[in-house]
Order: sequence, then C-alpha cells, then structure tokens
Amino acid sequence: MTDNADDFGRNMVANLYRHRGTTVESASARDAYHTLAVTIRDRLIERYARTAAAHYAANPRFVYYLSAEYLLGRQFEQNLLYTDTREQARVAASALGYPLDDLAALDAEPGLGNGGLGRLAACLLDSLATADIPAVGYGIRYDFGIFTQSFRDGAQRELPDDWSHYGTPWEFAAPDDRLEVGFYGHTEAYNGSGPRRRWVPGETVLGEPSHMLVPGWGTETVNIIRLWRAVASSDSFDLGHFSAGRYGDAVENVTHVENITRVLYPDDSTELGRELRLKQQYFLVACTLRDIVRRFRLRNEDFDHFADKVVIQLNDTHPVMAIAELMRLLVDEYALDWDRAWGITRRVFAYTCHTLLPEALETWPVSLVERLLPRHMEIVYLINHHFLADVERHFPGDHDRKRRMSLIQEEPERRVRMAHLAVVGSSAVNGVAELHSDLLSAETLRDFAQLWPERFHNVTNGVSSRRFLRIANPRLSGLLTERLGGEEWLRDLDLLADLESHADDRALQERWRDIKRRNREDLALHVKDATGVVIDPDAMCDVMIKRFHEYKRQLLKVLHIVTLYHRLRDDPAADVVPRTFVFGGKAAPGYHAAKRIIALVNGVGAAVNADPVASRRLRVAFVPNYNVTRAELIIPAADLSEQISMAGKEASGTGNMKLALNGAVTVGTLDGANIEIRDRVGDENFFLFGQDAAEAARTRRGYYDPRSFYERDPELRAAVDAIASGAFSGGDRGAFSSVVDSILYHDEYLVMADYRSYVDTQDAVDGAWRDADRWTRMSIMNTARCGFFSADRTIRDYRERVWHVDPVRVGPHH
Ligand SMILES: CCc1ccc([C@H](C)CC(=O)N[C@@H]2O[C@H](CO)[C@@H](O)[C@H](O)[C@H]2O)cc1
Repeated sequence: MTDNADDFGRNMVANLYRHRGTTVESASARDAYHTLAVTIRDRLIERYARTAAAHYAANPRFVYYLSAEYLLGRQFEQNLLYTDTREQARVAASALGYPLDDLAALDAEPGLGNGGLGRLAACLLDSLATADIPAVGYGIRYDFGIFTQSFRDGAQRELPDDWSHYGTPWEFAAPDDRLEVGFYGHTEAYNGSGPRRRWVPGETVLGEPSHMLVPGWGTETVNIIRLWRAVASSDSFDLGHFSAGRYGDAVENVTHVENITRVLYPDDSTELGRELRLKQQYFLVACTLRDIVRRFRLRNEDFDHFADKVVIQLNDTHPVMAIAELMRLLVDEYALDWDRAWGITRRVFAYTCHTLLPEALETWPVSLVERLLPRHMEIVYLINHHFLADVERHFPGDHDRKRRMSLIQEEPERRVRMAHLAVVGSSAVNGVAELHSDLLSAETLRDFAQLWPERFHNVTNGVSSRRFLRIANPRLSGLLTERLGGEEWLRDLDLLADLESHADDRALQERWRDIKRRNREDLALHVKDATGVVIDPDAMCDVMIKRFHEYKRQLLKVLHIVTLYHRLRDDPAADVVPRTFVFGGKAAPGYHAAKRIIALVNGVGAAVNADPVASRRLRVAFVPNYNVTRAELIIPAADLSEQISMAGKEASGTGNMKLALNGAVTVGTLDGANIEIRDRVGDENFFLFGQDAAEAARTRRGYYDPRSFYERDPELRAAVDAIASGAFSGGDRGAFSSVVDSILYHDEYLVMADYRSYVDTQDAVDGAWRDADRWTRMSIMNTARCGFFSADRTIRDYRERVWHVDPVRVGPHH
C-alpha cells in the first residue's frame, strides 16, 4: 500500500462511502474521524496479514500475555505515528473540512484497567511487537472501563465510562470465534479410556472475541490483543415474558450473562471477593485457553510439544485459575494422564507478582470455588496433594511449613491462596523491581523461594518510549533526535546516554528549559480549562500522579503544602520557591480513607489558591479523571516527580520512570524502582529522603508512637492542627478527623516518621531549583541515564530469564 497523499485521500473517501455510507459533503466530524481511523487501520491490517502469514509459516513459540487489565490509551496518535501517515491524514482531514487535531480529540481512551498493572501490560505488548516476538495479549472487553472521575465540593464522584458508546474503529469483532464457557453444575465419574472425571456445568455462556492491532515500532510486525466479552445465546431472550409485558424478566437471562463483562472492578489493591469477579476471571481464562489450544492444534498434533510452542505469562493472580483450567482440558478433554499434563502445565505458565500488600493477594472461599467451578476445586485439591507430598519429601515432618505453603488456607475460613497456586503451577515467578523481588523471596513467598530458588527472578518494569516520549513530548523528542543524530533512540533507549556529555552545554540547556516551559504552558491551558485554576508556567511543576492509596502517601505531600502555606502566612517574604502542585489520580469507590484524602487535597488547594499571600507563590491543581491521555499531557511538563511511598510498599512504580525520562527530578524514598532510578541517575541527581525498607519495617515492628513526632515538631503539629481545625473544610472540624486520627494514633505508613526528612529535602529541592543551570543539568542527566527503563529492555529480560522465545522477522512481501 503506497502512502502518497493522493492514494491515502482516495482510500479515505472510499472508506467514507463503504464504512459510513455517507458523502464528503454530509460527513460529520465523527464520520471523518472514524473513516480516517479506518484508513490508517487499513495500513496496519495489511502488515498484520503478513505477520500472521509469517507466524503460520514459522510455527513459532508464542508468548501469551494474560491480563484482566489493559490501559492501552488512545490509539489514533499512536497508529498515525506507527504508519507514518500524519501528513497524509492532515491533508485528507482538511479535505473533509476538519483539522486533524479535532478528529484526534474524538478518539476515546479504552480505560480497561486501574493503574500500573494495566498500563504495564500495554507497554509490554508494544515492546513485544517491536521486538518481532510472536505474541497475543488476552483480556476482557469490559463494556464500562475505569469510572470517569469528577469532583463535587472537592469529593470524588464516579460516573460510568461508556468508552465505546460510539463504537471504536480500532477493534474487529469475531462472532465466528464464539465459544462456550461453563459455570456451576457438578462433576461426575465416568468410564472413558479408564476411570475419568468430567464437569457438567449448570449454565453456559458464550464468549466472543474482538481483537485490536498492536503494531511494532520500526518493524513490520503487527501482533494482536484479543478481548473477550460475554454474549447471551439467542435463546436467552424470553419471548414469553415479553409478550406478557414482563419486559424486565424477558431480558433477565441476557443481562445476567452480559453482566459478566459489563464493568471493570475499580479496585487496585484490595480484593473484595465478589462472585462476579471470580466469574470474570474464569471467563477470561476459559476463553483464552480454548483459543490457545485451538491455535496450537492448527499446526501441531502432539501435546508434548505444547510447552515448546506456548508460554503463558500470568499478570498477577487475577488469571491464575488458568493453571487448573489447562489441567482440566488436558486431563478431562484430551485424556492425558495427570503427571504428563502437570509436566506440561508447569512448563507453560510464568507468574508476575505486582504487589506486596497482603490485602491485595487474592484468596477465594473454597465454598465459592466449589459452587462456581466444582471441577477446578477438585483439581486444586489434587495439585495441593501432590505439592504437599513434595514439601514433605524436602522438609519431612515440618507440618507448620506445609500449613503455611498449602494452596488452602484453613483458618479462619477455608480459602484458596491464588498466589500459592500461581507459584506451584509456574516455572518462573518474578517481582517487578529488585527490592520487590528480594522482598518476595525473603518474606511474602519465602517458603517457596527456599524450595525452588531457581524459579524466582526479577524483571524490573519498563515503559514505552514511543508513547511516553515520542507521542507525549514531541518537543523533547525533536531535540533528542536532533542531538542524537536520528530516531534510533526510539528503538534503543540506551542511546540517550550520549546526551550526558552535553549536559552543561549552554545551548542545549537553553533549549531544554524552553521545551519544559512550553510544555508547562500547554498544561496550564488544560488545567485552566479542566479546573479553572490559573497556574504560572514559570513555577516549578511538582507532580504527584498515581492511584490514591495510603501507602503512596499523598497525605505527606499535603502536609508539605500546608507547611509552606503556613510559612508564607507567617512571613509573606519567606523565600519559598514558586511551585505548582499538580495532582492526578482516582481512588477505588469503596476506599473511603483514600477518598477523604482526595477531598483534603481539594480542600487545601482551594485554601491556598484563594489566599492572597500564599497564592502568589503556590498553586494547587487537581486534574480530574487522571488517565493515560492526561498522563501524556502532565508528564512532559513535570519538573519534580513525587515518589514518596513508604519504603517496602510500592512494588515498582512506572510513573517514576516516565517522569524521569521526561527530565523530571525525583524526590523519593528507597522503594520499588526508585532505588534503581537513583542508582542510574546518581544520588546527585535524585532527592532521597525517609526510612528505607528495613528501617521502616523495624519501625513498624517496634513500638511506634506517631504522636511523639507531632509533639516535638512545631511545623508538623501546626499542619495537622490546621487540618483538624476545619481550615480546609469550611470550618467543619469533623471533615478530616478520620484522616488526622489515622496518622496521629496508627499511621500505618509512617507519614509522621518521615515528615521532617521529607520537608527538609523539599527545602533542598528549592535550593537546587534556584540554580537554573544545576537544575537543568540534573534534568538532562535523568533523561540521559534512564534508557534502562525502556519496556524494550524489560522484554529482553523476560526473554532471557522466563520466555526463551525467538523473534520472527516479517518481511515486506510475506
Ligand atoms: C484484587 C484487587 C487488585 C487489583 C489490582 C492489583 C494490582 C496488582 C495493583 C497494581 O496495579 N500494582 C502495581 O503494578 C505496577 C506494575 O508492575 C507497579 O509498578 C506498581 O508498583 C504496583 O502498585 C492488585 C489487587
């Protein structure tokens, strides 16, 4: 497909007729957007066809990435870039009378994820395709993604996210590939070839896939992501009820079925144990494994080759029932004997853990699993039986160890430990940053690391340079391409290191500062539009963008802002550096403590922004509805990156990497990937504070009296008292009493203990900012030294340590 403007324009008009059934004269903006998207998509689908042909011919080993969440972000800009058709698109759009940017603005973001885990999945798929690795991402096509956040009187409001209300041009539904998924029912023995067991589901639903294209950067490969949605069989609609006027009853079965993939669960750290959530997880697993087995049998006979051709990466515990499901398929449906099936299963799966929070490690009541998935519960028991026998062989008579390691938690209620099933059923287990992986082996999964040390790895997270530099920050990308002599850095981010030798170059520094300022100006326009707050593009842009959670300590940031506010109120001439505090992030709807902190941020922001003295130096902007698209706007404008979680709690973080790559300097604790960022950028280019993981754990284990810090630190005391006084809640002293009580009397995440170190470090940040050349040098060094945090490197590590898969080159004429 040639891509000169005329051809592109002709394709566009033809697609307008074919896909929208309308004419150039009467085409709406949405017609133009959809048609342009389809015309771009045509170029990708052509590459996908060649990729599929190459993969079919090569019959290669495939990586299947199983994730309940994908935060893909908008596809329009990405696909324009990956097909290099921006200019043709601009011409074609204006021929229909629409500026390209207006059409791009109609591109909906598929918010099919909560936060870090979902976005990482999207970055990794981008890098898998860029590395020409045969791969498919499997997930759930939720009708409603992560809720749309708005604020009323400073409090979070959740609205349903009907992301595909107008349909989306980027997906291909495949109703022909529908397949059946069972739930409930019972199991029974029967005599096939010897005594066998089988499942007789009580209800079945249909799973329908739709796929989206995942193009690689600078290569022909186009992989796919396949998302499943539940559809009711046509006989689910009850005509009898309908003709009797009982319309609700008539569609009850239909609704019951479609509810399985209706909405994403908006929790990102606390398992709720809802039956529908387990149904969602099994639905994903059942559809996916059937599809993977179907693909395998297209080119292969013998299941003994299955583990050579298939590696399945489990993105946290959410899809872990896949282990029991593969055993069910191999033993019950393909009649393999247990040991042969188990040998295959264990070689196929690999598990990535993304958390350290005990409350985020999923366990399901045995009673629920027995009812919803009776055959799987039997299989889990059998897996546990063989596993505990193995533990007994290694640690004879160590009953306590067996009780700790069992797949079944016995007290207070019998529950299936999904993380244990994941480890027992996988050949590789990894954490997502060095500290995280060390803590997994030393604490959370210690018994398993002792039994199978060879299975435990670390693979530090990474981010897509294409999305979070090239697309998000075109100004800086232009400078990098100019200074590094071409765009090769987009395929090899380590090339950024060549910038280092220019870090003191005056001309580069001037350009660097100018780019940051222009990016801050763009952000200021959005902030004004979205919040009404006017921010100063010359002020330091101090950014905290991430889900709201107490361990991430947005509260510590609030205490710092209140402290500066008090300093200016006490002395308007105080030498406080002008700062814009930019917040972004959602709280799980049921997480009340986090929602109180959101209200507090807005309360403090309103007071500071309205204060005649403080507002001359300080502004607070809480950007509503933080998502991938808003991250792409905020990150390029950031000067200071807030990574202030309690050490030992943030598994990795990925926002920290995106911000550092865009020249933001980090103020942070020795937590997650902050440690590796600091190791690479140098401690002179990083503002470190607070207790490290060992100290924090000791403090937590020991006698910790948060109130004592309040007693002896006047600035801390004044800040806490101000919050308690109602100063940020219209005089309502009760508004934040729960927040104040939580840090004064329990303070699980050591906000009080780290306050002084944090505020003093922030004063050092002020000092550095006053020396523009020093700050710019620090900023350049962060970009130059963070090439390691490319998702391309992460994929290389997974290939070497976990997947052992080879690329398949896709030629231009396959
Ligand atoms: C059961 C509810 C639930 C849902 C999602 C999760 C995710 C694992 C939470 C998550 O997104 N974790 C984040 O994963 C990122 C990618 O590895 C890390 O960078 C973050 O540190 C981690 O918090 C836990 C529990």
